[in-house]
Amino acid sequence: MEAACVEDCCVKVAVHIRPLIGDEKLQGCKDCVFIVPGKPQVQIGSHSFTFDHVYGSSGSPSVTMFEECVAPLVDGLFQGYNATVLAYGQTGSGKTYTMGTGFKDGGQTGLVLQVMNTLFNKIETLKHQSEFQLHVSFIEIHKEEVIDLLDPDCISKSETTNGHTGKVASPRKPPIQIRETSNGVITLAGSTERSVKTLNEMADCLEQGSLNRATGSTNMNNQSSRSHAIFTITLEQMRKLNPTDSNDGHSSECMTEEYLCAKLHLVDLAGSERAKRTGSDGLRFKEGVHINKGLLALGNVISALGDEKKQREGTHVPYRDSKLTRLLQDSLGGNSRTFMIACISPADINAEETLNTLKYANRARNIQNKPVINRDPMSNEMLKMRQQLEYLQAELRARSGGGFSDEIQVLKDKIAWLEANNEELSRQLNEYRRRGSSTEKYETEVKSEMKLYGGFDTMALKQHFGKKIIELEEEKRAVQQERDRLLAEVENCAANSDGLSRKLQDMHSQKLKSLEAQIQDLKKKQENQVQLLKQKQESDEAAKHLEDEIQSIKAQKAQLQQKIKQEAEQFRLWKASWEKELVQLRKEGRRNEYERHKLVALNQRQKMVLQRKTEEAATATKRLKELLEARKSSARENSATGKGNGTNGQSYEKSLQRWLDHELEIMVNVHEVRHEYEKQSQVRAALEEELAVLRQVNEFASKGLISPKGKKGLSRALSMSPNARMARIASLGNMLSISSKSLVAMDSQLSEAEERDRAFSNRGCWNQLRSMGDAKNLLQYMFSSLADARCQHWEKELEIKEMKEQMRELIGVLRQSEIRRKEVEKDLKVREKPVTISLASSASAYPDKHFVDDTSGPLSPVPVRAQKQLKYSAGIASASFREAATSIDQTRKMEQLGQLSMKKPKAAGQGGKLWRCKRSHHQWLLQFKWKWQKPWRLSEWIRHDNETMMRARHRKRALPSH
Ligand SMILES: Nc1ncnc2c1ncn2[C@@H]1O[C@H](COP(=O)(O)OP(=O)(O)OP(=O)(O)O)[C@@H](O)[C@H]1O
Repeated sequence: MEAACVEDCCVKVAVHIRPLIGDEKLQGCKDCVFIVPGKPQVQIGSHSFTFDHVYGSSGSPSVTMFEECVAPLVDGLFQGYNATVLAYGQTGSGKTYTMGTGFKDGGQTGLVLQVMNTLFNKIETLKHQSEFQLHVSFIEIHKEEVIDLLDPDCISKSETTNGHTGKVASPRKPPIQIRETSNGVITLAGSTERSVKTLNEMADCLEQGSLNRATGSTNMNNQSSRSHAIFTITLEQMRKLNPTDSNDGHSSECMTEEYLCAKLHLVDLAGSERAKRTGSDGLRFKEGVHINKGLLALGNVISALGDEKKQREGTHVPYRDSKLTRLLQDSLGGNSRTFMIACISPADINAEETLNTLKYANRARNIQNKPVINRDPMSNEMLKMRQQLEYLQAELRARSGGGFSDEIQVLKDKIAWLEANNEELSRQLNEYRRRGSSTEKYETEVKSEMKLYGGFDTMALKQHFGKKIIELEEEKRAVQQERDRLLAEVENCAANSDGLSRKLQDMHSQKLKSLEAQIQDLKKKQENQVQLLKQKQESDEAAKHLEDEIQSIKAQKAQLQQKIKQEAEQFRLWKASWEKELVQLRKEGRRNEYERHKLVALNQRQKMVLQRKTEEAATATKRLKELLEARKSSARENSATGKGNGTNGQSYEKSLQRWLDHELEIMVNVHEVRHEYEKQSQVRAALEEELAVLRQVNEFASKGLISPKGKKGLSRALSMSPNARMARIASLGNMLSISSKSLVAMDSQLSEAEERDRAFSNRGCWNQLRSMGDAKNLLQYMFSSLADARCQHWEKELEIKEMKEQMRELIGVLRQSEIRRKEVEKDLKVREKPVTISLASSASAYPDKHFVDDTSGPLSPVPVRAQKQLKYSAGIASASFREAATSIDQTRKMEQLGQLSMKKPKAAGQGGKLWRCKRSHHQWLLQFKWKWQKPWRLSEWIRHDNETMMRARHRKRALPSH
């Protein structure tokens, strides 16, 4: 079979987004893939991709996928074009469902079954003008082995320890081999090719093969296909031609039949994900390696085929030895029309893999295929020869006005004789084909196949046929010689008659050529000018843009700081009032109310913390995006400065330094975003875990069952009322959605940064250094930057050391004050009665506002406590609230005692001790604050502490002296 007609076309890609499925819904996953309305465009995070079609979700309905993508390929089969439909995507993304190669849930609506229906309908309508023969093969590539799914002897299933269904090849049959024929066609030698006549027979083959496929379970799909499956339909047709009708519009007076053969490969690839995600065990890991090797190869094929330069250099075929690669390559970059269906899951937990799939799929669109019509080589050769002769005849007629009619007549006779001969040969060949087995389609294959399976009695036929081919070749050569002779005559004739005019023509064309060269030269110069102007304009714009961005970042920063302040204040006020209420409620013994409040408080607090964290992450992500954008424009600017002005060395040096600073900043920022990402992932995991427990408890409760013991957080969930549980579930759902959005945004930005980094290091990051001098200057700059950074680091370490020492001192003070406090408490107990009476009178005489001064300042236990609460921990409120409430009670008690000492020192009778108590309480607060505040705020509260001490001294002085 040979290429008779070639056309260029790219691999087409359709994205299929399946809906969220059971497990994903249970885990509270959210959609992270969005479709631009009315366009085949997909958005994920900050990335956006355009494909040929997008199905599912809010794209086109999946039912139209067959009509739009696959039906044209089936039509092409009848014209002799090979075709491939590939399903690509991570495990569980719906490849098997879409193709229908699993022949289970999606089997009835899968693409393969629709292909079969269309094929048989079309054959029915064309059977009066063509004879058809159909064959199918179904193979699986699993762990470096090609398995024939249609050979019942070949497959015997064995169950491995982890529930994986394995297979062993029968020892009776030689293994299937992927071979390349002399004309570069990849074939599968030894695979069963089953002849089918009806739709049911073909569907049986699909079902039998599907049942034999290897499946195993992964974290993401409990019936995961762990292999590549290729279902191939071969369509052979013997087309009856009308005398003037041929596929290419050329007359074919002598040929009455045309033989065409085309193949349709329907490929269900194994999951494209990294082994880590699938949670594969040892065996699965090996599988993963294999699958990933295949897909890596596929990825490389895609990327290399997309790279024009590599194509030109001829280095675009990686892993040359890999059979699998060759097979995939043949499907992807070969001579077939190819449609790739990239299956993706919309769930946010799969965002990373989905992004990878979309990137691959996007690159696949650059692959250029050259589909060919697969026509009988002899028909093809005849057609070519006829075309040449017709052309020559027309040429001769035009040049000589019919002067060579005798010779033409002779030639015509010869052609007629040749064609008659050819027709006879074609007839013999077709007869031979009809009689021969279906495995003898390609001559080259039949030679190799015969060796493999022993001699056939068709050898004699072959020899006879070979002889005929040689005869035909000789005839062909004779016709070619005739053609060359005619061409020479045509040229001779033209040279004699047009000698003079040819000379003039030559002169004219030479002049024209030189003028054209001048014009080209001028055009080039003009283009250079325009280019320079454009570069200048671009760098001006980039600088202005950067300036604007800096201003807007500054404004945003100020706004953010303001917002954080406001929120902290709101939170402080709310917490103070809430704790007051809480204490009240507890006193009244309203436990339920207390629990409810506790829960509401927990929800609100966690949400606030999450929002703040998300805002921080968003700011870091935004900054990273801006830096990456800025990198692009500064790279342009640098190259413009580097090329444009060789004398302005200083500005070039400055721009190199800016570039270095910028790169360092990007690195730090990427680190920050990655850190935020890790934190956010932990938060998300904790939320998911709690949500799952609450849901489980709810489910069991609704069925009146007792929840199984042993899960973390179960007892807390059980102690909650149904309403409280529902409220908590809703709140967790809300928080999960916030967390997901933030994760997707960060993920997308990080992947962008990694990609750019890769591209950047591939181009060679130091390429912009023009000379050794530049390099030395930049090294000098780096050295001084590093020295600065180290000095700062040393200073910071010193500061930390000092602070640690201060902290140790404070701890000592606290211990002493604790001892003193205990002493005072002992004393107080002894005098409890008179003190209580005095307290009552003191409280009525001096209402709350007197001690608000001391408790509402930054040293107050309320905001101090809040610092600890801000640290996120998923789960139902713990003892911290009780602790906080107790500490408030205790603090107030002490404050009141303090006031008592100030206002009624005599009544207490222990002025000195009470004052000490007040002071030790103050130190306790100090320690409390120290424990929960960030260490770098130490100086701030030491200052505050001094002010408080001053105020206290003031008060002390104001006290009446007794
Ligand atoms: N369009 C869809 N509508 C509803 N459910 C779907 C759809 N696509 C896939 N599913 C479901 O998703 C699950 C995974 O699908 P499938 O087995 O086809 O994935 P896969 O990509 O072939 O996975 P693997 O690579 O692991 O074999 C199945 O339970 C399937 O029923």
